[in-house]
Amino acid sequence: MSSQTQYVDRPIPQISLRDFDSRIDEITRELIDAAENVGFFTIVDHGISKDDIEHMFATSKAFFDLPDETKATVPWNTNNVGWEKNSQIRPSTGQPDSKESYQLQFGENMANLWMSDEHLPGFQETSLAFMYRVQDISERLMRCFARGLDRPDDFFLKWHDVSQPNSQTTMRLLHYFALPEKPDGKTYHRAGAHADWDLLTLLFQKEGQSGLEICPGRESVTEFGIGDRWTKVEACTGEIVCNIGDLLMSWSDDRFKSTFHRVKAPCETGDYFGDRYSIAYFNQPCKNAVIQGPLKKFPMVTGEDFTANAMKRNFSALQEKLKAIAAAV
Ligand SMILES: O=C(O)CCC(=O)C(=O)O
Ligand SMILES: [Fe+2]
Repeated sequence: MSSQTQYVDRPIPQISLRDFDSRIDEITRELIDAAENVGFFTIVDHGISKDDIEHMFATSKAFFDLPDETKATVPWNTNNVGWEKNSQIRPSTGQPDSKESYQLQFGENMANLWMSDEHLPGFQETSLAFMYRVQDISERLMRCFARGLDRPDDFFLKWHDVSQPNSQTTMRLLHYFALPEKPDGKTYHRAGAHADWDLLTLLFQKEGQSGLEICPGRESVTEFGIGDRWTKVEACTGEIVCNIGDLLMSWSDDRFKSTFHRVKAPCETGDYFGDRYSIAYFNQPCKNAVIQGPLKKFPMVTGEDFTANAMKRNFSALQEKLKAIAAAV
C-alpha cells in the first residue's frame, strides 16, 4: 500500500507573452524569476488558440486509436523517434510507465517513421505544422533566456535549429491508459518522477485530465535526490506548461532549475483515473552545440556528449534500481 501523498501549495507563475516584442524585457524578468525559483511556469497569450490545440489532440487520439499492428509500422528507436507502448522504465520506479507514446522530429531521423496518409490522412502535415508553431514559441523563450545570461539573442537559437537535417528537437504525443479505480493489487506508474534532459520543455494538457505534479528543490544538475512533497499542476488546455531541463540548468551554472516532476498514477480519492492525453515538446540541442555556462561551473561538452551522458546516467541509475528491487524480493 502506498502511503498518502504529501501535498504543498506552491505558486506556479503564469506569464503572458502578449506584445512580445515591445515587452521582451519585462517578460524576460518574469521568466528568469520563475526559472530561478520554481523551474516550472505556464505561458498564456502565446498565439496558439485553444481550437488549434484541441485539433492537435484530436489528431493524436486518432493515431492512438489505430490498431497496435498499424502503430507498430512506426516503431520507436534510439534516435528518440517512433511509437512505444508500456516500455519506458524510469530509474525512480524500476517499472514500465503504463502508457504509449509517439515521438516526432523535424529531420532525417523520421525517415519511414511518419504514420502514412493511407492509415491516417494528413497526420504528418498537421503534426509538422503544429511543431513549427511550438518551435516559434520556444524560440521566443530562448531569446529571453539568452538575455538572462547576458548572451546575444540568437545564442540558444543557433544550437536548436530545426532546419538542420540532424535536428533532435522532439514532439512527443502521449497517451496514459485508464487505470482501475478499485485497487487490484498491482502498482501502476504513469510517468515516474524524473527531470527532463533538454533545454526547455513545453507541455500541452487537456482540461480535466489531471495528474502532473512537481517537486522543486534541486540545487545542482548533478544531484538526483527526489523530495516527497508534491505540488499539483492544473490541466488547462489553452495554457502551455513550461519547465527548465537539465541542459539549461547546466548551461546556466545551476541558476535555472530543472525540477523533478511526474504524472502520478491515480490511487487516492480525487485523483483522475481516466485516459490522459498530453503533448510534450522537447527542445534538444544540435549534436555540435557547445555547452558551458558563463561561470564555467561544469566542463565544456557538445550537444551529442550531453545527451549521451544523460542516457548513460539514466541507464546506470535504472540498473541500480532494478538491483535494489531484486534484492528486496
Ligand atoms: O505527460 C505529461 O504530462 C508529462 C510528460 C513528461 O514529463 C515527459 O514525457 O517528460
Ligand atoms: Fe518530463
